[in-house]
Amino acid sequence: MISLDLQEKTFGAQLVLGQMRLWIEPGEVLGLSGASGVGKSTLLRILAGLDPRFNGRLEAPQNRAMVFQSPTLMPWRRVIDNITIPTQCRPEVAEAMLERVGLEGKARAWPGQLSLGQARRVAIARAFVGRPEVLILDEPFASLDRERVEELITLTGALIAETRPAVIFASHSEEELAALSTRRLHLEGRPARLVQPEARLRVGS
Ligand SMILES: Nc1ncnc2c1ncn2[C@@H]1O[C@H](COP(=O)(O)OP(=O)(O)OP(=O)(O)O)[C@@H](O)[C@H]1O
Repeated sequence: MISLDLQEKTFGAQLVLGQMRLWIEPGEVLGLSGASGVGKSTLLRILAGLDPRFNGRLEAPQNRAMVFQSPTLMPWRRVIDNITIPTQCRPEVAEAMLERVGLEGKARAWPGQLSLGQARRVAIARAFVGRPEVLILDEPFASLDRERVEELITLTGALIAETRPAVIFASHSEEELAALSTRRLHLEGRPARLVQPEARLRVGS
C-alpha cells in the first residue's frame, strides 16, 4: 500500500503539481493518463522516493521498484550483472527471472547486443526480482511495435498477478492503459490535478 497527500510540487517558480490525494492497494494497477508535460513523471518520481523535494506526505514501503521508458541498463556490465548488482540478488535467482521474462541464454550478453524489447525485459526482470511492494511503471512499453507491446503487457500482467505489488502505470496509450489497469486516473491542468477519466470525457462532450 502506498499513499500520497500532496500539497504542491514546484520546480523553482513553476508550480507543476497541485493538491492531490492518491493511494494504491496491493494488487491494484492504477493507470495514469495525461498530456505530455503535465507532470506524470514528476508524480511518479515522488512516489518512487526519487524526489523528496515536495510539500506533502508520502507513506510508502521501502521495497519499491521503477521501470522507466529508457531501460537504464549499465552498458559496461553483462545482463546478469545488471540484475544482481542493483538488487543484490543471487545469480541463480537472476537467471531464473531472466528465464521467466523469456531471456534464457542472454545472461552473459552485453546490453548493447539486445533489442529495445529485450532490454525492456531485463528492466522488468530487475524490477520484479526483489518482489517489490510498490511498482512504478513510467511508459515502459513506448516505441515498441504492437506485437512486442502485447507480449510485454501479458508478461507484466502475469508477474503482477503473481507478486501483487501496488502498481502505478503511466502511459499515453489508451490501449495499454485499458489492458493493464484495474483503476484509472487522469492528470490535467497547471498546476496539475487528478481527475476521473469519465468526468473528463463528460466535460469534453
Ligand atoms: N528537473 C526539472 N527541473 C525543472 N523543471 C522540470 C524538471 N522535471 C520536469 N520539469 C517540468 O515539469 C513539468 C512536468 O514534467 P513531466 O516530465 O513530469 O511531464 P510528463 O507528464 O511526464 O510528460 P511526458 O508525458 O512527455 O513524459 C514540465 O513542464 C517539465 O518541464
